[in-house]
Amino acid sequence: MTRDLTIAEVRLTPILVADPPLLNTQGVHQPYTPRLIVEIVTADGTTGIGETYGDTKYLEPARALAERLPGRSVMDVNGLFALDLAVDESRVRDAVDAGGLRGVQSADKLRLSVLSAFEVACLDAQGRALGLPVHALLGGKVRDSVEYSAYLFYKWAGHPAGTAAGPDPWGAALDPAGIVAQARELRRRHGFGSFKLKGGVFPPEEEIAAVRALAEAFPGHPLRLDPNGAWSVATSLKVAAELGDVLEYLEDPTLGTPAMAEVAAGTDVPLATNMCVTTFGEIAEAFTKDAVQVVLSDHHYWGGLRNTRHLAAICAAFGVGVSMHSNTHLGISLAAMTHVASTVPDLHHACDSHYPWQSEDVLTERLLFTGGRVAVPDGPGLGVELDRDELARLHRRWAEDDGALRDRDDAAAMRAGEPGWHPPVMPRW
Ligand SMILES: O=C([O-])C(=O)C[C@H](O)[C@@H](O)C(=O)[O-]
Ligand SMILES: [Mg+2]
Repeated sequence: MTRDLTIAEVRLTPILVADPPLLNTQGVHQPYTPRLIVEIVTADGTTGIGETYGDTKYLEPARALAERLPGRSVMDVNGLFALDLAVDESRVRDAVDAGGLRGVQSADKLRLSVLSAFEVACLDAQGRALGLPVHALLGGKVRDSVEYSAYLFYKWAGHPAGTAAGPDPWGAALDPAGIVAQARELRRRHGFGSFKLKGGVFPPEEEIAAVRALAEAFPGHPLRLDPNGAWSVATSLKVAAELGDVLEYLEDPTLGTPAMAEVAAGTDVPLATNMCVTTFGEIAEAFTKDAVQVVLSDHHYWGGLRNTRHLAAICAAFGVGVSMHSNTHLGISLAAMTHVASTVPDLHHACDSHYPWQSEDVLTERLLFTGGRVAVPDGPGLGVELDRDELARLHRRWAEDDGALRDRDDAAAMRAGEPGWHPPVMPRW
């Protein structure tokens, strides 16, 4: 049977997803975070799905793009990226991203962050039409499961204003004992074997003590600390010296490639980043200065699964390692992350994922971590199914919001608990 893979319809559904009060150097996660679900439907009734950031600045270009797709082939992904997609430059000029933690803001990055969800939806639709998993469309998996690390956060017991669902079951984690207890619980539930602590929240001595406590509790397990650029070069070098014996890598200890290069020159601890190398244009300086030894890919802002593979190939050529960054995301993105990660030969670090923190999802069946790994789906497309009732429920929450939560703002969420809070001037310590 010849299939008609002409795009007939594109559906965009912004949603608000419950998020626990996880702390970072900019503030705290809002009770609900915006995501955008993209569905691309072909003339023969095949539907592909994708997911990206749902803040207003992404919704606007996503809507413009959606209008231009009917009549194009879902197979024409190169053509999708060649479309001249206008974005509102003022949305990114001098702006920090949601949470302030994903590096430079540019019109091109905004564009890629939108296109990525459409690319994933096209690949999902292609896979469904051809009866092939997405990893096969990317050249084939080189592993059957992908390892993820436990993403540890300092956190409050509940959101200051509470939520309809009440406090989450995780409780507070504000000191080394709380972080170790959280790590034990994540390991008990999901079997994670490596641990990343989101730092930059408390003075470095407290975070050093937390990592030391983790090293004692989980001897020999890979550990990472990520203060999102909150430290000076001197502080970064001090932390690296104190934790060098237990860290797999230190992630974005300080801001900017020149400062990262200074730190890298003064320590043997590998430096990882999802802040100073977040676009292809930033690679040359960082790699030639040997500023980073591991790049955290993220298909959302690098522009999709194929670009993630390009990034991995460049890293391999320069002998730079690859890991994977995550922001609050749902199962569609976890499936996409797992497919692409399964095809990257030189992936030697467990990937990050916020998924264990998400109690809600838009899939009919949640993806599972077993022994800290997600099995690579082998069904057609992404191998996951949309739960339309849940999608509608989370969309209703978005529609009923007065606008306060539609654009993620960790500093504003922090002010609910600490009035007068402003994102700190960097370096904070
Ligand atoms: O590795 C990272 O830098 C992140 O995951 C950034 C995120 O925004 C994280 O800090 C968060 O969710 O608060
Ligand atoms: Mg990071």
